[in-house]
Amino acid sequence: MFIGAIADDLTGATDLALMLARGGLRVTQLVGLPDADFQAGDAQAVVVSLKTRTIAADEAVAQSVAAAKTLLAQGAEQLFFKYCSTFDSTDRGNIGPVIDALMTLCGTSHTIACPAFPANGRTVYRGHLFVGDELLSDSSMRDHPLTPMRDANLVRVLARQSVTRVSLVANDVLTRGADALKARFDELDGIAIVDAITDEDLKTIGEACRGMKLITGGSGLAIGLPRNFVEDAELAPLPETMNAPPGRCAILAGSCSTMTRRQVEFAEKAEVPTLPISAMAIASGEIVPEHAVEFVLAQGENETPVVYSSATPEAVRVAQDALGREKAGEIVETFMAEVASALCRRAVSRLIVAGGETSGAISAALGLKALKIGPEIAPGVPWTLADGPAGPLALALKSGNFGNEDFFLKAWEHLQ
Ligand SMILES: Nc1ncnc2c1ncn2[C@@H]1O[C@H](COP(=O)(O)OP(=O)(O)OP(=O)(O)O)[C@@H](O)[C@H]1O
Ligand SMILES: O=C(O)[C@@H](O)C(=O)CO
Repeated sequence: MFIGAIADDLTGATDLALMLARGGLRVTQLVGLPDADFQAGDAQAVVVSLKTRTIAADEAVAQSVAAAKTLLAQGAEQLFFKYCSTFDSTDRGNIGPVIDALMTLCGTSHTIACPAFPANGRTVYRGHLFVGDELLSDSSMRDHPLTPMRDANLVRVLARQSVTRVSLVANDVLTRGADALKARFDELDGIAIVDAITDEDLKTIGEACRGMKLITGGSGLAIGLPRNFVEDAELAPLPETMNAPPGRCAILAGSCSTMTRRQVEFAEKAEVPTLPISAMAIASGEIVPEHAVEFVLAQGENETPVVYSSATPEAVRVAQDALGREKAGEIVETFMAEVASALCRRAVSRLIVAGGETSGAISAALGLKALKIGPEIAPGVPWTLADGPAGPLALALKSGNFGNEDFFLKAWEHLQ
């Protein structure tokens, strides 16, 4: 195994697995911690999908270290800790504490942190993270329900979470090429936030990471890695379509991110059947999972109904003020998980889920163990195949802000 990766959420793991597969590596994506008897077999990269982004830091550390130990025991040459391209975290973690612990595990004095993903508009310049044309702190991420990001200076953000020294390797070093960058990495002490604006930058960084035991970042960081292990590896287009199990389609959106909200609106305008739910309606018992299941199953067999809790920051705030931030998130996740579980045990075999936490809750309820990466629907979002509770399941796990407006309409075109 060349690369052993640990991702802090499921959509992020799928995003990384897609990038590594596009780079020509044989990738296995696991859901949850590997079983004790896990064997990597002929996989060149293994991505362990955890749900550790917003749990208590010590638990996130424990799970990440356990995953890392298994990956190292299976021969991983390089460890990759994958977090969100918008650096989703709080001052308590969990990016800093997990990096600290993985550095200790690897016995290394330095690593890098680079969330850049230019294809999705995430760039890092002078240590500041941009989302499109906006600083992270001016973007819609400032109102994320669980990890509001109000500081774009990643050196400052990570320094608040980590006990390790955090510094910056800025763009000017990058422009001197991979050898100069590698020389800088070799003399690093602690964690370096690394600037990256283009895919070319990420390729240079990837090359400079050759031999580094631990690297951390977004999926963009994987663009340049396969060539360190397989000389002629190139970004390769994946097959355009996938054979999917016959059955009904459904979309469950638990993301409140701007793009998911636009995708829901777009689907509504296109007269796709939609069912809005809210944390307050779930909490009061006004709506129960069976209502949503019945709604989906009552639609025509060729429909792609959407059940969504996606809501404006104001509506989310009302729910959080009434229920508490964690509780509000948890009851929506549990609701979506129960709906998915019932649907996949009945007629649904093609499912799109929007939101990483939501995807994590759903995959746990479905008892998924592994995902096979299929065609790319949008940057960072592939179709995948899984063994569902009632047979094979085609699953697209979409990060909240990924995909175009028409994602919920067009994604199906990749299935046969
Ligand atoms: N209407 C709502 N009110 C309060 N909380 C909600 C509501 N809808 C969803 N949530 C919660 O908000 C969180 C959204 O996180 P999730 O990771 O699923 O989406 P995301 O952050 O947009 O996606 P990603 O992490 O892939 O970018 C979940 O915990 C979800 O349960
Ligand atoms: O990096 C990203 O933006 C995504 O893969 C993700 O982690 C969203 O949860």
